Amino acid sequence: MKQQTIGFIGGGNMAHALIGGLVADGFSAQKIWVTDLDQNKLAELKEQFHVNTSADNQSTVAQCDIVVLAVKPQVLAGVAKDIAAAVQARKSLVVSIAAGVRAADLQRWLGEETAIVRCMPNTPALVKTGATALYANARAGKSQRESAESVMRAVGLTVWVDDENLLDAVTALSGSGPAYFFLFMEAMESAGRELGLDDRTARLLTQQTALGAAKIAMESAETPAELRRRVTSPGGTTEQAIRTFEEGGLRELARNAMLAAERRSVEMSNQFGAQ
Ligand SMILES: NC(=O)C1=CN([C@@H]2O[C@H](COP(=O)(O)OP(=O)(O)OC[C@H]3O[C@@H](n4cnc5c(N)ncnc54)[C@H](O)[C@@H]3O)[C@@H](O)[C@H]2O)C=CC1
Ligand SMILES: O=C(O)[C@@H]1CCC=N1
Repeated sequence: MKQQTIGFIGGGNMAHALIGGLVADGFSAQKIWVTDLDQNKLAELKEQFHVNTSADNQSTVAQCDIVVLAVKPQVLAGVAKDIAAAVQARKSLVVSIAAGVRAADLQRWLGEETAIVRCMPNTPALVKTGATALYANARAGKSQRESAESVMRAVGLTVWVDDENLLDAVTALSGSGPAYFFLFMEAMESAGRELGLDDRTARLLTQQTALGAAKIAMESAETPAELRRRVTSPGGTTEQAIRTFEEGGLRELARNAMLAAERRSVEMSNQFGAQ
């Protein structure tokens, strides 16, 4: 990928994950700029990744080919309106990673001509195992789409969606998804401790089991249901655990959780887009 200059507006959790993944992939830290209101966050990013930092959003936009909007959806309208003139002058490609803020609203705040790629990444980008869905507005040309995709592909898997509404589903699945697995890991670790394992052992075995299950699921042609059956010996231990999960309504719970996340994404679009 030709290394363009990338400016992150907002240097929080997700920017940290993306920057870490880009740098680990060999992207030059010299070509990365980050702005934040919080000086401590900037100092951390500078120390860890040796990126350029600034407290000034407009001047960062002025020198970057790609501007990644990585602030919370609640403050995005204000941030976008503030950098609109700089984006128009630089003709920057704007990549928004904000959950639940539609491209049309961004376009209205930034200028109707703005090329926008809306993405939904996730935090495993930090370890180059991210999953990102992308959607481009009509103003984003082929090379701009490719630029946005290259950034995200440097930190993991990318998929395009033609229907922007599908980003709400993606947010509920892979955007928020790492937290679902972490919650499950927390619960497994805690039960392991209750069963007598020390903290370190419970954590290590949980982590390695999660990694192993994910790897085998990725590398095998079998469905998760088939892989699960291979662990479940008739009359054995797994059978008891799975029965307990099924009786407790785990599938319905997972479904309801994702529907709630998707609903919130739509609600956020209506709430934060109306500014
Ligand atoms: N955390 C995650 O797993 C994911 C987050 N996202 C999206 O990424 C965006 C950022 O989320 P997080 O990194 O988790 O939030 P965060 O709160 O960790 O980071 C946002 C950063 O923006 C800074 N900020 C606030 N106002 C600013 C301004 N006017 N100028 C410059 N910086 C400003 C804050 O100080 C903060 O450091 C959100 O829109 C979220 O929807 C998307 C996918 C996954
Ligand atoms: O919780 C959120 O709103 C963001 C979007 C996906 C992950 N974190």
